[in-house]
Amino acid sequence: MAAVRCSTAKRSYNVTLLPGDGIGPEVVAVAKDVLSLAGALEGKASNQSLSLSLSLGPMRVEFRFQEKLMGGAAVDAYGVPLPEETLAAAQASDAVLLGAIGGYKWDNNEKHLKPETGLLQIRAGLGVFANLRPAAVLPQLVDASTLKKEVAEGVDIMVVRELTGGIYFGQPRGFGKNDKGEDTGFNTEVYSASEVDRITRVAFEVARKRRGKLCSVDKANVLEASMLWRKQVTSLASEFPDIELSHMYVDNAAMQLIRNPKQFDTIVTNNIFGDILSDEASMLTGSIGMLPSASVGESGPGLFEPIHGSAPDIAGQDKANPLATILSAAMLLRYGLGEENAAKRVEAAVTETLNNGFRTGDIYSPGTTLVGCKRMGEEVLKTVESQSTVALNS
Ligand SMILES: NC(=O)c1ccc[n+]([C@@H]2O[C@H](COP(=O)([O-])OP(=O)(O)OC[C@H]3O[C@@H](n4cnc5c(N)ncnc54)[C@H](O)[C@@H]3O)[C@@H](O)[C@H]2O)c1
Ligand SMILES: CC(C)[C@H](C(=O)O)[C@@H](O)C(=O)O
Ligand SMILES: [Mg+2]
Repeated sequence: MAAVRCSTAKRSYNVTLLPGDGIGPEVVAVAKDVLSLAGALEGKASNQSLSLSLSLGPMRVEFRFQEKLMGGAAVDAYGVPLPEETLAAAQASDAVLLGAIGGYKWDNNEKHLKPETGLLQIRAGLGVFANLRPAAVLPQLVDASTLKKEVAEGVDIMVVRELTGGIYFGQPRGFGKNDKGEDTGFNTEVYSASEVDRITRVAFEVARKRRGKLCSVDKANVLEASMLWRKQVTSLASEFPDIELSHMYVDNAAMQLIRNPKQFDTIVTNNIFGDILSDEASMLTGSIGMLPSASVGESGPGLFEPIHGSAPDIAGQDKANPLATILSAAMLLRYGLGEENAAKRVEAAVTETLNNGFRTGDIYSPGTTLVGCKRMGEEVLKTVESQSTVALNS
């Protein structure tokens, strides 16, 4: 897959933290602590083998964190949603962990001063065209799903969303007047063949590591950009004969995700359909507060962020679910740094914390223990430590 690191020889990493706005700083603070502890415990585990330590150098995984402003916070401090300094720091780091951006305060800003514009700029600036959004229903959270147990149970979907093209970036766009002198607003959905090919290849490779099924979602019955999309995806299928490829129109896909989500394994789709379908898929899992994401490009650092937004309705109240950001940190370890063991440790700690019955409000069900963002973080930290014992003994 593009830009995914596999070596664990380098064990000291520069990670840029972009907390952003709203609940962003709350969830990033928690995920930072989890990353640090998981890294430190790697050192503990590997101290067991002196010869391995000598051959590979210090085994403790160390993070040098630098925090930068972006989004609304950067508009307020610097007058732009993505300061040059923030982009340069992100580009020079090994991986980037982002919280969320946006909020009521900046909703009526002009486009170039919107927090969301900063988000698009950093995705483009890092060239992270492939956005992986896994939506898996954990057994512990089946009851938190709004769907019937038999529909939600066992769902395990990976949405591969094209992230740096399509209608988000297409030209022309803007405001104008029509023949009647009325105000208009317009955007352009445009994809080149090579843009479709590179995201499709990533998706086929992802499907190959999963259950071997890829569904390409488009609107090829209406949109030219989707007609090209379907043609390119179809023509690449011969390179991946082991993968079962299907196509589905996006309106049907939105319906099928609720009707029978278990029919899906890997979904590949464009920027805007991926945005919408991944929020929809998140509700199968119980909450948008559970869904992490990894965005990677051909080279350079990856960008890791929960799929949710800045949740201004609960910001500053210690109510946010930090698990999506903690799981994004696990994806950072796996896809950004090649630190598979530490990634597994973090994921196992999240599962264990849920097994221990702790729930933030968005995933609460009777009989479980309601906690806030900070406490959930503390509980995950406790179980990260206990995972190290498992790792040492296994
Ligand atoms: N990647 C991003 O930074 C990102 C993503 C989506 C939206 N946004 C921005 O966020 C702002 C709010 O957008 P929105 O309200 O449409 O979407 P949102 O994802 O912020 O919130 C939608 C709903 O989900 C809840 N929610 C979201 N994350 C949660 C969490 N971790 N724990 C518990 N509940 C959670 C919120 O309280 C809210 O009720 C807007 O400015 C939007 O542009 C940013
Ligand atoms: C805030 C917005 C620009 C962003 C997107 O549309 O990509 C968000 O919804 C997301 O899913 O990350
Ligand atoms: Mg979205």
